Amino acid sequence: MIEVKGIRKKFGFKTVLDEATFEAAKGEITCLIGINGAGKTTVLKAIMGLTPIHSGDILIDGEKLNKKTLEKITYIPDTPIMQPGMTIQQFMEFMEDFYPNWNRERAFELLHFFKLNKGDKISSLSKGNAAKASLLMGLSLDTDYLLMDEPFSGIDIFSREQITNVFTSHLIEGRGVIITTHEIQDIEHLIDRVVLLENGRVCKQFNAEDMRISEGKSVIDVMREVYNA
Ligand SMILES: Nc1ncnc2c1ncn2[C@@H]1O[C@H](COP(=O)(O)OP(=O)(O)OP(=O)(O)O)[C@@H](O)[C@H]1O
Repeated sequence: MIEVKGIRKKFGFKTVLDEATFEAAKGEITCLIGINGAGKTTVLKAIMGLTPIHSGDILIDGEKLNKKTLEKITYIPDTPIMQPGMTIQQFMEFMEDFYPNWNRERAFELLHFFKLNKGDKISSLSKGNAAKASLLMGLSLDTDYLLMDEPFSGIDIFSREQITNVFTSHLIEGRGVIITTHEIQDIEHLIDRVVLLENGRVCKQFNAEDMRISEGKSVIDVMREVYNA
């Protein structure tokens, strides 16, 4: 379980996270939603210890962030970070050398799943294929939790479908996923928990299935209510 407890974060005088509190369980997909600048990426970076928080706590399986807890999490940022001069295969080998928890079998499975060509240079990849390659690198690490920032950003509908299919496959099963996206319609049917952020505050959180059953509302219906859109 990832527990985010009342975290506050300021950049200069601007408060970007204001007592944000939510939990993301293992085996569930938790979707962080909010308009541009709501604080979604900052939350993910705070969970990874990449940006210091001013107060509050972040616990991973009950423990405060430390080297061991960070090894349980993979962060896939919205802009792929891969060596442009390398081919996909060379970068996979680099990952294997660098990370003891690299799962080579899963990496090759993902290569086929995404129909990527391992001889292609990273710099030559289209935006969609670069996003898939980045996902491949992240998903091939054996970790309990995955943080994915905007995996669908700027990607065509077919690639989005392919990426969505990963969520229903054994490649993610059992892990805890926190995803941020503006493309809710693509993954609405897959989401377990929804956390709505507004100006750095969690303004509503709910279980997507319970919401559908008890109030007959989709995630988009709730978003319309909350954001008055
Ligand atoms: N390094 C930084 N220095 C100053 N302000 C920052 C920095 N990083 C983020 N911010 C500000 O913090 C706020 C939250 O940014 P964040 O990137 O977390 O939002 P977001 O919800 O992920 O937005 P988007 O949907 O556009 O990706 C924004 O107002 C942003 O301008």
